[in-house]
Amino acid sequence: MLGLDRMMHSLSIWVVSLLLLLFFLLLKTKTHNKKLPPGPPKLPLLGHLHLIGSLPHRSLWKLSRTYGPIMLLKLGSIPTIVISSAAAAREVLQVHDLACCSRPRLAASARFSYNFLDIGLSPYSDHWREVRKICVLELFSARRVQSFKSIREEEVALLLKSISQSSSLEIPVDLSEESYTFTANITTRIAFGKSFRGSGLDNGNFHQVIRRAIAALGSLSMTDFFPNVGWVIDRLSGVSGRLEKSFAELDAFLQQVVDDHINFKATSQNEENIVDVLLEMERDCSKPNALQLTRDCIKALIMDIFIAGVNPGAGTIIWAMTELVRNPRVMKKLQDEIRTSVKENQVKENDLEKLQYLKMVMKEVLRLHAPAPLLLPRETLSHFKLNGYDIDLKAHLYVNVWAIGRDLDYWTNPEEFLPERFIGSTIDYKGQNFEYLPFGAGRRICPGMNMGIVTMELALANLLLLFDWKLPNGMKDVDMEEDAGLTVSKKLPLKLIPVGY
Ligand code: HEM
Repeated sequence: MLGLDRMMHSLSIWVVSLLLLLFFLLLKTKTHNKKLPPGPPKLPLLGHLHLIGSLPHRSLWKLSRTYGPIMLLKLGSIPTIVISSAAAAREVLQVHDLACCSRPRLAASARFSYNFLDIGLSPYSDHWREVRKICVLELFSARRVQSFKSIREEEVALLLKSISQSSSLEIPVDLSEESYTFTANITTRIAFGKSFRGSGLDNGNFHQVIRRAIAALGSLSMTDFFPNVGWVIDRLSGVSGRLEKSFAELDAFLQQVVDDHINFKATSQNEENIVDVLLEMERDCSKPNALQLTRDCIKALIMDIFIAGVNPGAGTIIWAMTELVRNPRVMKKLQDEIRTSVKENQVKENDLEKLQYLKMVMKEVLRLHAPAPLLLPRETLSHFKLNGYDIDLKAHLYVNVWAIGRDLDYWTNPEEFLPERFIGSTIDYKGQNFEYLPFGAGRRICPGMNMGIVTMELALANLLLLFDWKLPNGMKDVDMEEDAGLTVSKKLPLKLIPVGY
């Protein structure tokens, strides 16, 4: 009896071992049968990290010319897919939108989003869907964008006044600073009902706080590439320290904004604003089906509005003026359009519809200088097939819209600044033309697109209505160097002399 028991026992051990062996063999065959996208040879441990330069969109573009529009890199231990063609972008942003619409849990994103309570940096979740819905309704809807019209027009008047002073003295204007102040003013008035100019926030600090935050969010963190050990390197190299410092200063600023609203200090200008709306929702959270908004969530949402709202708009106005001053023919043609269509001394929002060449200029600027050249990083939510390649769950994904905007299959002489290429073209910003994606596409498309476009068009039209622009004495050209971060902007300030028209 004992002998039979022993025999049965060893038989079951054999059967289990055999099954386990079969399972592992099957798994191995499955992994082996995977067809992965091509990529360059990699180094042990580092993978392809050493191939990413200080301007990643440019390094990745160069690599894609050898390895193709769907490329697999290993950044440290993280499989990373890079998309560099319109056709492949359509696949990931439209056909497989749901599988590609999450964000990776990066170290800097976690900190600045108060542990993923915001819209832009948070992974796909019920919370993300809810807060995006609220912001679309309260801030980004066509009705809301229209309701902020008077704020934008008032800020344009202030911008023109400031430039007129330099114009009468014939001294250069720092257009980078002016554009930044202009978009920051509009954003702060919309977000918390208080102008940034003259509010005590404009002591040079606010600009720097946002700049440092963008740099911290865009910096390469080893924690993200080597999840188990990278944090040690980040501590030793000072990356963690800079991140913490930058977050602490932004947090102190946001806390001040919220406190002022609670104490009714910030409503003096009597403007409806998003902070009041969010605080009201926080108070109402006992109502059935109400979203539980915490104080951290409110700060995370305002942080998004600043980081996503101020920089891309200001950066695009600066690139637009840079391209125009380097292309006097386009500048003159645009000025002629504006000056013959607008008879007042300020372009109003209702005038913009008439300015068709302005719209082409704006599109061309965003084709060549998309503020987020790789969109925001994405992470896959499931395995899927892309042009026959296996794309794994939890791969990081970048869409190089900067490279796509230069694809010779779609764009003739892509490096040339030629707004006329949009004559008779139906290409627009809305994420349906995959050769042109400055605002992204799919579920994660930029919700601030309408607000961004009207703000930039209004600023540009007004800068060109009242002034001619020339380079400061002794300067022959404007430099085009880029500064990398979460968004890419012009590295050196743009200084031009306004000459009254
Ligand atoms: C020139 C102007 C702007 C450009 C070019 C731009 C571009 C972008 C891009 C490329 C993305 C990432 C899309 C993706 O991952 O597919 C994005 C996301 C976002 N943008 Fe904008 N943006 C602009 C202005 C604004 C403004 C004015 C606001 C708000 C005030 C804003 C708020 C956001 C938010 C909240 C997200 C995150 C969306 C999400 O992850 O669900 N943007 N933007």
